[in-house]
Amino acid sequence: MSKIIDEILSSLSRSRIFRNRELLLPDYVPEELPHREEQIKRLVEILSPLMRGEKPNNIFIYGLTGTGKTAVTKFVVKKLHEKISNSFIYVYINTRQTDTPYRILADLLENLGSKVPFTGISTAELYRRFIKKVLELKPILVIVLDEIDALVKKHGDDILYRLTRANYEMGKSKVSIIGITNDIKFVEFLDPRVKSSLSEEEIIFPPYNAEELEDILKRRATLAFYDSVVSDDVIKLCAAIAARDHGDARRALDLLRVAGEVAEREGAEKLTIEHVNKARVEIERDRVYEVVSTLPFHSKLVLLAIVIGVNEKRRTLTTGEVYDVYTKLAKKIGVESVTQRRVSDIINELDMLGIITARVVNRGRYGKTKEVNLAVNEETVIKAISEKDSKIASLWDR
Ligand SMILES: Nc1ncnc2c1ncn2[C@@H]1O[C@H](COP(=O)(O)OP(=O)(O)OP(=O)(O)O)[C@@H](O)[C@H]1O
Repeated sequence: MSKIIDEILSSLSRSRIFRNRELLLPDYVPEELPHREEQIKRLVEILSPLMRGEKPNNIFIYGLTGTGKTAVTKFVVKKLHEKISNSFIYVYINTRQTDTPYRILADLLENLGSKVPFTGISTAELYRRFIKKVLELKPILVIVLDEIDALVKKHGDDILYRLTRANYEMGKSKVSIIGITNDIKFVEFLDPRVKSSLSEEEIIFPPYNAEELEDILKRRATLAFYDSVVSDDVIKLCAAIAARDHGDARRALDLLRVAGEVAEREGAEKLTIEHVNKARVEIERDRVYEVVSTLPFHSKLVLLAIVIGVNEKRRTLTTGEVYDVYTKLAKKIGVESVTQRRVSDIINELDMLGIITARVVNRGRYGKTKEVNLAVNEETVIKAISEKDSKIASLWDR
């Protein structure tokens, strides 16, 4: 009897949709990267001096989000290492996660086999140890610094300066750096010496178009889903949505994965267009929640003022009206308001995040103002604003 129960339970828990859902997760590096042949070729060519035990030029890789920069770099470096593991060591660091110069140097040292205490040593001392350790090494060290803009925005470019100078200090060419970013503007903030050193070689990753995304999705879907679960129409829709959203393969894969999850929850046997549309709403809701819940306190309060104001007046608000509601709310919970100028800046920031729309309108002799309105689902906003902050939550009594 218990065998029957086991069989029923196991058949219920077995997915009818996913053969292997993990293959659609963002961290998975696929064995095939269609439509990135040119970038793969360039990267291999630039890194080819490693075959002779020589240091390749530094490389700067940029392109919009989801264009395959990380996947291609990891893929190429790993494949080369499998072939010529004696001639180089590589360390991959995502500087959004490992986000201080101290942690980066500690990570490098640990990867080279040195133990580093969590604190207690100065960054300068760590750097000295790093140089010493690299000099002892036989092979070349290739350092991949992903999302390099995050580091520079937080801590400036001192650590990049040091790392790009390391070869001069050692009197030997032993360190190569591959920097990756999706923020082209950040390059302007780099010290010119760092910039020119880092971009000895540059590779640009263009966005994918809809057909390319379709191809990418098809190949990933064949591995991740059971046969005949995903139709061409579903793939086409996911690709078209992501292509409109600046050709982001991550977004396309997310849509397909979440659509699969929705289908599974509903007990369906196949993915439909409706599952994709539901996935889209779910992803957008999660994005809004994530963005709003991590806003600073006064930005949340301004956003709540917009929600309340629009609800009361049943129309868009001017910047002045937003400020009035905001100051009333601040007073109610006994916090000091920020200036009208700052509220104006916050309105612009919320607009850039896509949470509100703020359209400039000319009111003749009254000058210019903005028409402010909420651009996303109100319920999600309220939930995200109030869930972690009881002070703000008390202002929303419905
Ligand atoms: N040509 C491709 N074939 C298959 N999958 C791809 C391809 N390009 C990107 N992907 C997948 O899309 C997702 C995003 O790619 P990746 O992380 O490399 O983008 P990125 O350019 O580094 O983005 P970001 O700047 O946001 O870090 C990953 O899951 C990756 O495996």
